[in-house]
Amino acid sequence: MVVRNLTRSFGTMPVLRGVDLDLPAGTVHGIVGHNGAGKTTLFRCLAGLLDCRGDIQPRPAEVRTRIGFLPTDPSFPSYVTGWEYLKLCCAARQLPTEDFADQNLFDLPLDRYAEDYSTGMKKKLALFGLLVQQNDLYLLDEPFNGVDIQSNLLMQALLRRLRERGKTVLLSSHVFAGLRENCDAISVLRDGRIERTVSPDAYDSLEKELRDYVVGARLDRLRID
Ligand SMILES: Nc1ncnc2c1ncn2[C@@H]1O[C@H](COP(=O)(O)OP(=O)(O)OP(=O)(O)O)[C@@H](O)[C@H]1O
Repeated sequence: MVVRNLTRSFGTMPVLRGVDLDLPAGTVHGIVGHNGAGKTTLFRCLAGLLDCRGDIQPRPAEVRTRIGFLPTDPSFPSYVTGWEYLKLCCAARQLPTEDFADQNLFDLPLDRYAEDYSTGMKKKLALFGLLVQQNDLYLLDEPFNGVDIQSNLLMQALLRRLRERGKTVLLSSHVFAGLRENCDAISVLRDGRIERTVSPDAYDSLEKELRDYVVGARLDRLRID
């Protein structure tokens, strides 16, 4: 996917002011930015869930059935079990329902209502739903957040598998380690634009810069007696 000059405002507040991004097939691309920088807004625009200006190729409306968006905080309809949710995901794409027990890589209790799952279980079920749909582009908004250590490791292996299969992945995280382990490139979203995109050889300096920003004089503003 190639994104050029993407803009989006809420009311009079511009959030995305001209985002340019190249997301080649077979790559995992990370995005960092402070709370409120516009990461979720960007994901929703790329998924075709939010109107925006600019150029996205291919256009989300045309490849909607190949895009999977994992929200930060997935929610599910009432009285729908994990099994039923996965069947719904397949039905939405006119795909045959398979035996998900064989593919239940996160060992989810699929016979229970998804609404009653824990935070991490909900995230894993939502991701599972995207995977059974055989999407080409995965937009993962904070996929590691709230997920246990074993599942995090499994997700990392999964990202590698998706890359090998030629899929495109864009993921956000507030934990730098999760990005540096998995990403072919990391972009910094700041002031509504991609300020820069760095390759793995520059991850150390990017991490240091982000750490310096947080740990510097900022902490001294707070008085703890
Ligand atoms: N539906 C909406 N209506 C009005 N403002 C919105 C809406 N959605 C997002 N915003 C605003 O847009 C800005 C960007 O929000 P967004 O959720 O995209 O940030 P983010 O980078 O994902 O943040 P976080 O790291 O906290 O998840 C924020 O100022 C937010 O309040």
